[in-house]
Amino acid sequence: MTAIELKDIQVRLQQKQVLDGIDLTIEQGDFITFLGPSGCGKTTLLRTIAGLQRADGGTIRIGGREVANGDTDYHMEPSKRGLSLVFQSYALWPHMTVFENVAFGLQVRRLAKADVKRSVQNALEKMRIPELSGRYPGELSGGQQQRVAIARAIVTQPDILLLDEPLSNLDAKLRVEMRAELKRLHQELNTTIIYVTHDQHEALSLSTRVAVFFGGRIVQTDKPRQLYKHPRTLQVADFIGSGGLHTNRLEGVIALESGRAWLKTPVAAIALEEAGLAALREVVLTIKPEDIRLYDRQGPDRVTAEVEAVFPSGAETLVQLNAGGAAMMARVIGDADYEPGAVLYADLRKEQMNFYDKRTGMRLENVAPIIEPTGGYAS
Ligand SMILES: Nc1ncnc2c1ncn2[C@@H]1O[C@H](COP(=O)(O)OP(=O)(O)OP(=O)(O)O)[C@@H](O)[C@H]1O
Repeated sequence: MTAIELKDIQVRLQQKQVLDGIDLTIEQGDFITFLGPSGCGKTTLLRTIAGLQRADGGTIRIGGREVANGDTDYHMEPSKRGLSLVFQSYALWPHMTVFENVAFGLQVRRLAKADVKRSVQNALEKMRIPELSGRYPGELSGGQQQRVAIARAIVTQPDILLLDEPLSNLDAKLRVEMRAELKRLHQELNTTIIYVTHDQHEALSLSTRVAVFFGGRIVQTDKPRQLYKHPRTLQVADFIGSGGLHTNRLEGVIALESGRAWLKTPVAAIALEEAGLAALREVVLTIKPEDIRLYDRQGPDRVTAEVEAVFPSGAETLVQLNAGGAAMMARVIGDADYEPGAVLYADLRKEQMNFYDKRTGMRLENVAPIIEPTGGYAS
């Protein structure tokens, strides 16, 4: 069932087009993340869905009901939309206890005292903080305050929970802990969650789907695995590849030889099977570090690479390589005690490669690369 439907959403703020034609369908029970660099419009879209920001164009439907129409200037007030919002700053009332803060969301409902108590208790238990009920926000850690803020949002049992960078004020350990809590909460409540972040790890590890934003538009909406493996544009590939998730990028030119289109990169020449490729000149190939296998011996489909540096990091080791003058990073599970200067043979898994038109940045579909060692591989 569809929870939220956005059609051609336009938002202008101080003459600046902040959202430009957002189309998105969110299914009931989805955990969808808005991911993108700072200033790309994620928070503005969240606020527009919540009703804190008016849309200048387009329509929003929640549970099939129209809640905003920028073309007719219809705007349902936030409290009637059936959703709860949690901000980056916890926005707790300092003079109220945890119990009172969480109960606050229920006040407009005029519930009996015993029902309020039961609901608050339930929300605190869901966030695993029933013992904090009588404390004031000033007596809590950042992580505990964020749990209270989320308890306050879920106490009304909203159909949709909106979370705007809820973990960004927490330290690294707490973030990982709260990530697990949010995942559990989503599974338990089966609520539709919209989550805003610029953290790739958070987006990939929490979401059922991720929408990637650039400059007020959504450029790709996909399951995390698909997004990670096959970014639609070079811009998305670069963004997903930053922040610790490295992507190797090799640039090459297309040459027609022996009746085939060859992509000539510093590392290798790769024959590409796709009609129309000959019309392209410059192509960018990307491959993830974990899709490069390292061997001590030469073999079919392997390129020669020299070890430049080795970065052990616990469960895995990153090996920086120089192959034909191009820098590449390979990820090895466990230890890899290579010495700088050692010569290795790298198997670049061709089925995991992505190819992009350098001019437009768009991914080339249905490319079937054929790696032929005689086709120009360094030896
Ligand atoms: N009230 C406002 N008036 C004018 N411009 C605004 C206003 N609020 C936001 N903007 C601009 O709109 C653009 C999108 O802002 P928004 O906060 O939605 O981005 P974001 O992707 O959530 O970024 P961040 O990750 O930094 O929060 C930015 O260029 C911002 O400067």
